[in-house]
Amino acid sequence: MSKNLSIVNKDLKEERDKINFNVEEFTNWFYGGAEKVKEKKYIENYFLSDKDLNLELDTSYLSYKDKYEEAVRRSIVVYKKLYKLHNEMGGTHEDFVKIMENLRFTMGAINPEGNPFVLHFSMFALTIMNMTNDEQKAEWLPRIFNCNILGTYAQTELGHGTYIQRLETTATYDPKTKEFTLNSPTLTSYKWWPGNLGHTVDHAIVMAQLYSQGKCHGIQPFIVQLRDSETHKPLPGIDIGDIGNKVGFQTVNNGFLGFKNVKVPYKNMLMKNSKLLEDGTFIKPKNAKLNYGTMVIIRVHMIIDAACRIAKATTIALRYSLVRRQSPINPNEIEPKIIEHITQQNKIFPGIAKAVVFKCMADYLTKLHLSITQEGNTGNLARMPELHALSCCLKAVCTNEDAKTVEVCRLSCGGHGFLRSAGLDDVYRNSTAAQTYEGENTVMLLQAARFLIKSFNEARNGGSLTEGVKYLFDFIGRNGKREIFDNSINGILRAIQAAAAGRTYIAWKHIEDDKRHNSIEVATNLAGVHLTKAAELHGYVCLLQVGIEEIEKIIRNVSPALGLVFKNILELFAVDLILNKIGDVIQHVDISNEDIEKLEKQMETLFKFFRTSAIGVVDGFDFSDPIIDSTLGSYDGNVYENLINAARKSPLNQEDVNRTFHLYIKPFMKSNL
Ligand SMILES: CCCCC/C=C\C/C=C\C/C=C\C=C\C(=O)SCCNC(=O)CCNC(=O)[C@H](O)C(C)(C)COP(=O)(O)OP(=O)(O)OC[C@H]1O[C@@H](n2cnc3c(N)ncnc32)[C@H](O)[C@@H]1OP(=O)(O)O
Ligand SMILES: Cc1cc2nc3c(=O)[nH]c(=O)nc-3n(C[C@H](O)[C@H](O)[C@H](O)COP(=O)(O)OP(=O)(O)OC[C@H]3O[C@@H](n4cnc5c(N)ncnc54)[C@H](O)[C@@H]3O)c2cc1C
Repeated sequence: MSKNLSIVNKDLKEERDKINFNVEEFTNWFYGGAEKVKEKKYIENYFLSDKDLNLELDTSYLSYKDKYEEAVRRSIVVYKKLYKLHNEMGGTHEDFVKIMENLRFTMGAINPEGNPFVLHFSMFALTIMNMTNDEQKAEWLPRIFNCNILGTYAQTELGHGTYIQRLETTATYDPKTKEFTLNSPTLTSYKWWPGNLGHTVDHAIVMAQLYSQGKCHGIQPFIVQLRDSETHKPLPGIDIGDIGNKVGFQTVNNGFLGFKNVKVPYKNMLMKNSKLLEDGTFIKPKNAKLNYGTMVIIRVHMIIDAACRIAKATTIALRYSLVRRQSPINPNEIEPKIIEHITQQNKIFPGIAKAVVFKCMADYLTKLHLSITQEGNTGNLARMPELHALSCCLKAVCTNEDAKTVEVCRLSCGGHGFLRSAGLDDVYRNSTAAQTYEGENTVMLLQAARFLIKSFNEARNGGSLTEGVKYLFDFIGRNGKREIFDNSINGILRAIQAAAAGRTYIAWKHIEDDKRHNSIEVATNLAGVHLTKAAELHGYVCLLQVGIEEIEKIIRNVSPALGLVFKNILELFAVDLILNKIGDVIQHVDISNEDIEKLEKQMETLFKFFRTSAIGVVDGFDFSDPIIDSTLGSYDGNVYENLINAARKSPLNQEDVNRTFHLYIKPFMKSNL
């Protein structure tokens, strides 16, 4: 994808002239190699250059219904091309994955308020791939990948989203007819929220309580046809629709769904994990939580999504800050680029560092997920709880940071950041949605804390711990003494580990004390605030630890100039982290006021060094102009021209006088009240 061909703003050009490392080398790292960057650019260009998409149309001005219809139309243009490209590339599964990975960015530019088909290729397809037996795969996968059927993942209900054990939808098996009957016995049992459900898809994975031989066997996944394949009319007994306007995701078509005696054939219960014999005998899976597998995969994917949203927001904020001039620092000088105000650097630079460290974490977690899944396929499920805890913890910490950072980027653009054309509102809406979907973040932190408390008990009893929580041994070994602070990267890591372990201890002690008067469950609830804080700190420990390990490897493999930039980024991440968590650190680490002042000074030094590299790093994220879609963040930095051009496109500016003048304003003005 070519950069914007207009003349680059001179302030921005001056910045780029000072970059002292190879930006392309950084881009190659971010996308996993030069070949991948080439593919990404090719795929972006292949889709975005298609005139049929009509990307000139600013869909933000359309009505709710028109937005949805345009999003469906555009998506179909893309999916038709996807299949054409897939065939041209050779038609393998790997080719499909390559295209889909790159569509992550492209789809955001095509449908900024969400993709009405996103669940089909993600949660629907993944569930069928991972939770079916061989016959079911043979039956459903070709139809899914040919898009002969379109599906979603329908789990959440009006009454229950978090506590899925209490979902109310029932699937009652009758061995005589070899059918399940699906029912929504109450209003609260209506499915509510599933993406693409309202009017787009005709099938869904439905999570329902299985009843057989008079007993409930817990929630199980069923594949259910919802709409007629010719007319798209809801099938008998299906009550379905769109849930209405939301904070964002306007074109995702989140829906509701109720069942009244809907018949589903025996073969439609997904049977890789739990099994139901034809006579109705239920066979338990090795671990009941295997049915939660799709959520785990998506939580892992969400780390890279968070990294990319931060990368996009910081690109916009930084480019704008390098061309916007405001408020002289010395009264008699010209107004500086706003980036010269150190508070502006403090708003943007740590965000850029987070995007890089989150990307390291996403790579690490993806590999871990693969290896634990492979173990699972051989029947070894021992590491499932560890993966569950880690994915919950990082999903929460990274999406919380993501939403915070994107909002800070918007604020860093002053008033113009509040314009839709600045491009930050959809990023923010997507970030904040991610704090809730795939598990509300407090609940995710509490799941991670459960693992921490178990590990803490294990450590106290001299048991063994998984690698990521071994720092709990150090805390116990110190026997109440505080960790002594030293101002190195590893010293900062040890300080955050001490804070996380200390907070885990406080939560553990809280539970132990309360257990004397309460049940363990009540005691755990009363310790909830400490537990979430412990889990959050644990998430930062993981990020810093993985950041250190991965960046050390990167530095060994890149040019010295880029190596220095990575070193700077890692230090920025670490120092920003410890300063933000200083309250927790002071509680558990022997750190003096002088140490803290030194850290604050170190931050200023890091900013000074990063000042010249920052533009190279955000350019290296390589968001082309159609993808960044921002008046403030375009490559050329011509923000004022972009702003006025965007304003002129407002529907209100297509005529000199709006009809409300003659209809209401003029009569009102003439009425003398
Ligand atoms: C391919 C790319 C795709 C990218 C997609 C991009 C964009 C997406 C766009 C739009 C959004 C789209 C979709 C959104 C979809 C959804 O939101 S789907 C609905 C998601 N819902 C949730 O996440 C619900 C959250 N709740 C839960 O997950 C569970 O209820 C919870 C884990 C909180 C508790 O489960 P429960 O059965 O009640 O367990 P207990 O509390 O009794 O016990 C906890 C023990 O269970 C272990 N455990 C739990 N889960 C797992 C697991 N997955 N694996 C392994 N183990 C698990 C846990 O460790 C505890 O063990 P101990 O008892 O401590 O030993
Ligand atoms: C944009 C978006 C897309 C979605 N897409 C889908 C989809 O495709 N398919 C699907 O099935 N679902 C989907 N969902 C639903 C989503 O997964 C749930 O909303 C989410 O899991 C939270 O559940 P809830 O709404 O029941 O929240 P609740 O659980 O009711 O949470 C409300 C409050 O209660 C607190 N709370 C709840 N339980 C506990 C606890 N144990 N301890 C402490 N505090 C607690 C929470 O922290 C929160 O503050 C989507 C949601 C959104 C917003």
